Amino acid sequence: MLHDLLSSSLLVGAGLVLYALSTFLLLVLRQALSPLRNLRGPSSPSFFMGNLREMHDQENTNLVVRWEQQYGTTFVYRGFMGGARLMTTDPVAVAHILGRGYDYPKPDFVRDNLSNMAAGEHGLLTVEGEDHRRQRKILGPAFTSAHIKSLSPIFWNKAVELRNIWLDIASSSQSHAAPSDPFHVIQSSKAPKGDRAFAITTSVLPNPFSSFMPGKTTARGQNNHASITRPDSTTGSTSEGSSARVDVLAWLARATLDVIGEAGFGYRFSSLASTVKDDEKVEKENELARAFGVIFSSARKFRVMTILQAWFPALRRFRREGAVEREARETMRRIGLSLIEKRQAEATKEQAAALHTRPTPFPANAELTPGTEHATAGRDLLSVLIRSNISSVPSQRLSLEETLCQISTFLSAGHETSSAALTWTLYALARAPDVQARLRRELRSIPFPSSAPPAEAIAAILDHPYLDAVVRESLRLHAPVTSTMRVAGADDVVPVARPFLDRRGRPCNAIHVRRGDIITVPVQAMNKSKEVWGGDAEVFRPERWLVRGEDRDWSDEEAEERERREGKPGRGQKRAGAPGLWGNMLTFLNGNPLNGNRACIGFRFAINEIKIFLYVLLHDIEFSIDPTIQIEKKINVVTRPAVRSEPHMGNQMPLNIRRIASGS
Ligand code: HEM
Repeated sequence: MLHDLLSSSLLVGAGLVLYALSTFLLLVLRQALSPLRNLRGPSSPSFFMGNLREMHDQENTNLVVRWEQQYGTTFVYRGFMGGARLMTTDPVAVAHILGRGYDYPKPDFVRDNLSNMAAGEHGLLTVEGEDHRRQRKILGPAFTSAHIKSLSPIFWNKAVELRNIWLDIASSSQSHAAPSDPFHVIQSSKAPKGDRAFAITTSVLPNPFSSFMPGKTTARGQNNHASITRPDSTTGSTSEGSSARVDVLAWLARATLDVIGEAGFGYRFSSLASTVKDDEKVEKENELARAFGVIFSSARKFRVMTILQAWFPALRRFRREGAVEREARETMRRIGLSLIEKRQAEATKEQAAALHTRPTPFPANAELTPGTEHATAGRDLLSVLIRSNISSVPSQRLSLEETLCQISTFLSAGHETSSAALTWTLYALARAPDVQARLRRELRSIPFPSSAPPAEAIAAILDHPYLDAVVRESLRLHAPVTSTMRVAGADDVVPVARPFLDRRGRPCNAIHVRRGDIITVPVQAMNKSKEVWGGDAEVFRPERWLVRGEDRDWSDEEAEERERREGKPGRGQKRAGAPGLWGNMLTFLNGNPLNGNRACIGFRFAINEIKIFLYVLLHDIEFSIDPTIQIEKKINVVTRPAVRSEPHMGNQMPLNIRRIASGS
């Protein structure tokens, strides 16, 4: 008996060693055969981690620009176990790769990571090929320009709610004691003691007051004693001009979560409300936020096992899931299923009743009614996708699992990206007071509606040229997604605009890739390319977007040749770059409907949300930043801010807010 047990354990052990060895050898062999081995690139500081640690801090060290200066626009860096990964800032090469989305899918380990991070295996972010094409078609109607406009009341209401909280904080003489964090994980009886639950949730939805908790020290070494910092130490109850320091990232994380919950699938997280009131209903509704927080944050934790699982897919079967995570997944599934069920019933009833009862597109002269549900009821993305699914031919429909995954996909793709984008925009405006003043002045020419903004006001906000320029410039300089990865699905020859040198100094006019080669597209580095955007590419200058075709210092022949190869330079650009989905930049990526449109499907949602929030917040609030505070960018899927001198505080963006009079 013991003998049998020993021999079967030995057999399993030997099998595992064999599996690890063969996978490793195959990896080494594949890398030895890849044409990428011929390219130049930085040396690898670590066999196991390659250049990945430096990559993590690339936003603060200008790493890609430095590499580009040293090795040209096309080079390799090292990933796990020395694997050569292609990095190119060549616009033609990038357009080739992104324009062939199904030939260059996301690498398996990226999809695995995203699906673990709550997006699920069958969501739009993670599926490939025909499944992706089918899903994108069904989801299309939910993301049309007209439909996204019809969600404006949700953006408006949330922006006003946040503005009121901030005005209250700025003008109140009261100390703002830190409220209890509504996203703490309730220690379930099933959860093992010491489970990582607590650390988890605050990274997804930090307590907006956490920077000001007792005992925590600010950048200037003050202890805040559970009150917000008052840089000008003004007291006086509602006096205009008093100011306070708030962690705008934490607040915006709550506001954008509320937005995506309501606009995405008709779910009220009420995470902003929960900071000011503490009733049972709010607590109950935060159940989904907490569950999402658990899954999202635990997947983002850096663990050696996660790296091994990336390379040895068989190890993914041994993924350990604690009781808290299991419970969180069950909660997400239960709530998701009930949301779908409700919408399916509504859609079926609607269909049976009559076609004219369907929600119409955003009516041009409609009043947006804040505080009421019927302005947006039935318009959430999930409702529209369910209607679209029902009216599709059965073979093209999304399954229940696929529909369920879209809910978590909206959450993971649309929440932190938007809050980071808004945070970076307020930061950019705080650092550029002249731009902020001009924007406020111009926006104030659109009368601030006292209650429901009419459609004309929303249109005036969304079409405002200077607001548009500010949003474009902020999204160019502070792309919430710094880079993305692809894998060559087959051997290919990638054309380039600029020849580069290989390791032996020979000029190359194309990049040869082998099936399985990994490619990094450095979104942020390309958005800041001096060649494309001019010598001041690093400067926040919204005015560049107000000038069309800045292509001045090129000879006509040169400009023509460029245009032929790379396309026309767009608004704000000196030269043509890799054409992006929006604003000639790669912030929302790019795609080709014929061969994999992997560009951000939610870009209109994000842009409208950002513009409406900026209009509302800037109207009465002035944002500034203590000039001694140094903000760094930390990449963890989404690029978020941290204060250099306060690494222990995690992600935060401390800005000073001040009520500003109408005439100022
Ligand atoms: C400023 C905010 C946002 C930014 C910067 C952003 C950026 C991106 C980027 C770069 C991708 C491509 C990822 C890749 O393939 O590697 C993407 C995809 C996606 N985004 Fe966004 N996003 C934002 C907001 C949103 C919002 C609000 C939603 C949903 C409401 C959303 C939903 C999605 C989805 C579903 C995909 C997958 C598309 C596909 O593969 O077909 N995003 N986003």
